[in-house]
Amino acid sequence: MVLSDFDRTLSDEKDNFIIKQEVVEVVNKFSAKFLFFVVTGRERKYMDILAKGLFPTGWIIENGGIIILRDKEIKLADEKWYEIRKNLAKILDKNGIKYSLGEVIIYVNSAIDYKDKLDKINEAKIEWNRSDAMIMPKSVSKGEAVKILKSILNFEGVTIAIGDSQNDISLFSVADIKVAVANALPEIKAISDIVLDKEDGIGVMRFLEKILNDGSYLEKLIGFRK
Ligand SMILES: O=C(O)COP(=O)(O)O
Ligand SMILES: [Mg+2]
Repeated sequence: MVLSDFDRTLSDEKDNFIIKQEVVEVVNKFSAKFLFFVVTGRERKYMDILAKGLFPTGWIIENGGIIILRDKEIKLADEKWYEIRKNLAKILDKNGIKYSLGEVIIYVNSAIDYKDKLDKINEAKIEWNRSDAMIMPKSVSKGEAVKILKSILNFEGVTIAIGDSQNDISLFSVADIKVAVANALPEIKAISDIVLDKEDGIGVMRFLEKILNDGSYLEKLIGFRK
């Protein structure tokens, strides 16, 4: 099973995060043979714009808030969370902090400017993605959603995670093989088993092609499992 982040992993900031068609083709080809999940902080509405034509096995969006499979969707938030979220939104308003509400989580772009205020929030978890932040239920993360996904699928095979930033650390924590794209943050490269030599989607595309075309490479990867 491959679990891949989206922004700055499958998609390139220089392309305004719209995934390259050549990357779409390889991911779709890979997904026809192996389990491939996109695991992103993004909301659903962005995926329709940024990932046109991409058909992975499934999605984990809103940083682990929602799991989307062909035959079911799971939202990992309860009424208590939405109460908390309402109060948090009032605090953000009072502090003049701009945010947007997802279906589960709160997004704060350029959150780094308000770090001191956000750090005071203790009814929720603040997950950073470079200078942006996501305010989420404490029990929600990319890694937690993957654990639920694996139990739904009864999956016990090798898990490969590919990412670039802080909000991928929990994803890496549930993977056997941790892969950083060439443009990943240094702290992500430092906890990776493999650092790709190409950036963003091209890096992931080459890695997936290697698995598809070279059985011995796949054997070597499977041997990676602790
Ligand atoms: O921060 C976001 O909204 C998207 O980020 P990700 O795909 O890198 O998780
Ligand atoms: Mg990313």
